[in-house]
Amino acid sequence: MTSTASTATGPVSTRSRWVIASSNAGKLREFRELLGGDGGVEFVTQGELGVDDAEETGLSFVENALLKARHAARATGLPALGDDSGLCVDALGGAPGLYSARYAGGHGNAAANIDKLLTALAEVPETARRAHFIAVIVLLQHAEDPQPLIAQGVWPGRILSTAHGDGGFGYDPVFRPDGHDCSAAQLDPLVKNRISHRGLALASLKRQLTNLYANP
Ligand SMILES: O=P(O)(O)OP(=O)(O)OP(=O)(O)OC[C@H]1O[C@@H](n2cnc3c(O)ncnc32)[C@H](O)[C@@H]1O
Ligand SMILES: [Mg+2]
Repeated sequence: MTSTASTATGPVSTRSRWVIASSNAGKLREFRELLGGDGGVEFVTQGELGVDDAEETGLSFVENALLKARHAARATGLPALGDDSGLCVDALGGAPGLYSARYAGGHGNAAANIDKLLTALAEVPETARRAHFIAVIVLLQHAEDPQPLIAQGVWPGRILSTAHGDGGFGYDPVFRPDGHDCSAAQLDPLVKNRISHRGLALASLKRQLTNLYANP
């Protein structure tokens, strides 16, 4: 992410500061780990710049990711990365989904959210506890950017019957990713970042940036 390219809205400089439009400490830690090696761009969080949270009024992950990024870009004048993500459980018709952060009422109370989820699934057998995490990450060069880069990642697995581990954040203690015999909260953070919805979405976003610069 160190060169320049042209878009319909003019030259895009990647030697700059970008704001990460999230207030979730767990997400921000993962963003920093995932973006750390990208020379030429300095990342700053919206909280560090005094930007409040956007209203998440969208009806889809992509709409909310755009709302977050646009809000931060408008408030700071910087390019902005927005992430909207969630846990979708098949047996619950996709809930908590878009409302994952506030499933138990308040915002971001992971223990209460997990309690509510385990209660909702109490009678559901192991074979029917399929779920996936989804993350949509968008990059806006500025608040009116008509060509956002949009990337999506999905991480399949199932919901455990009790919580395990203290790594990660959110629903990680009750999510067992396919191919692993432990919860997401028990994974090495490097492994989570390589295979998770957020890791996959950011990898896809980076590929889009690379292609943009290769084919201006
Ligand atoms: O809106 P921002 O400020 O980014 O922070 P948030 O926590 O409200 O973020 P979302 O609106 O995208 O809600 C996503 C919720 O989904 C859950 N979630 C998303 N990614 C997760 C992950 O990698 N591990 C565990 N839970 C995750 C977690 O409960 C998040 O609060
Ligand atoms: Mg949120």
